Amino acid sequence: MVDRAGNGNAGAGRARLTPRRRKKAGAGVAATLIDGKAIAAGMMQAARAEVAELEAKGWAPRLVSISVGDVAAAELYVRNQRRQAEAAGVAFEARNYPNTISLEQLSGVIAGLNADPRVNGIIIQRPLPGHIPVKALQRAVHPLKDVEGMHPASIGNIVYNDLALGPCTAVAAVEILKTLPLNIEGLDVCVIGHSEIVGKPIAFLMMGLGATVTVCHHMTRQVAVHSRAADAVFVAVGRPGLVTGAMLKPGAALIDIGINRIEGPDGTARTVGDADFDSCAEVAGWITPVPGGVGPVTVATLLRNAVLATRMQMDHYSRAFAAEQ
Ligand SMILES: Nc1nc(=O)c2c([nH]1)NC[C@@H]1CN(c3ccc(C(=O)N[C@@H](CCC(=O)O)C(=O)O)cc3)C=[N+]21
Repeated sequence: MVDRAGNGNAGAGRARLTPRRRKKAGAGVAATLIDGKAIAAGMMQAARAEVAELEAKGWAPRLVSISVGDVAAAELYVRNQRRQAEAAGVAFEARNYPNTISLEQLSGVIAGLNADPRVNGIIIQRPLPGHIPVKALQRAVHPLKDVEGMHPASIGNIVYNDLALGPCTAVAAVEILKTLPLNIEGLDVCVIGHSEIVGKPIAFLMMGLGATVTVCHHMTRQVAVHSRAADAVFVAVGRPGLVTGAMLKPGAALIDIGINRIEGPDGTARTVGDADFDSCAEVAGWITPVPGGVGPVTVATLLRNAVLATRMQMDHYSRAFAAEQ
């Protein structure tokens, strides 16, 4: 891994393009495939050690996921969360409420989880039904249990460069870039997509590491003017094939955060990113595949947040308890 300034060595997870992968990625491939699964495995190994330490102190981490209605988009994520939680030794409970649940009822459920010292992390899966606006719930989860990093306090802490529980996908994307042999201080970075939970937090996180950041969005007139000037490009829009090789500086790093389900020519559904992989792999220096890139690191970051939240709660209670002695 690299130090805070982003100097230095290649971390785990930089898989050289094997001949098979090179063949799959197409002729003339220049890019090194970033192995999100290997990076996630390294993070999970550290998380497992921390869980054992916390359990020995009577603080076994417990994560509760809440979804409402029948949410295909979240199902895959919840399945991978459960798998990684079990691998890390984090207790995982997935609750699914019917679409008929009201905002008040759901807020009551979350208040109960906030108050329960056995629950250390709470995730509210997106999307939620129309009658439950996400904004209404952003403050519902206690900041000490906000493993998604959605609470305004968690988002605000990023501006202060005081990162405790950061938004998982944004933190995961930046963690991946930090494994590359790039000096992040002064690096020209282009973020395509300015969502509150991904694009904007990435921009602040990269500024905190000393990068020069440009953020492009649907009103940007010529995205390629900015993306071709960048040493590293993050894309999180939700549009398959949005970024092509012609939009990249040769040798740049491309971190593809898109998760799009599309139907292949033979009618089978598959997950692709926002990059046109083949044309980008011919120009980029490094590229994250979808699946196998940001996704697994997002889940590992969520579990790392669950362990960190448990430690923060343990410290909070012991400070409060010690104060009463
Ligand atoms: N509050 C909230 N936060 C989220 O971050 C959030 C959410 N709700 N709702 C659903 C979406 C989707 N999402 C994924 C993250 C990782 C994988 C993942 O693990 N993907 C693997 C497997 C993909 C596959 O098997 O097709 C990969 O990319 O390699 C998938 C989907 C997070 N989401």
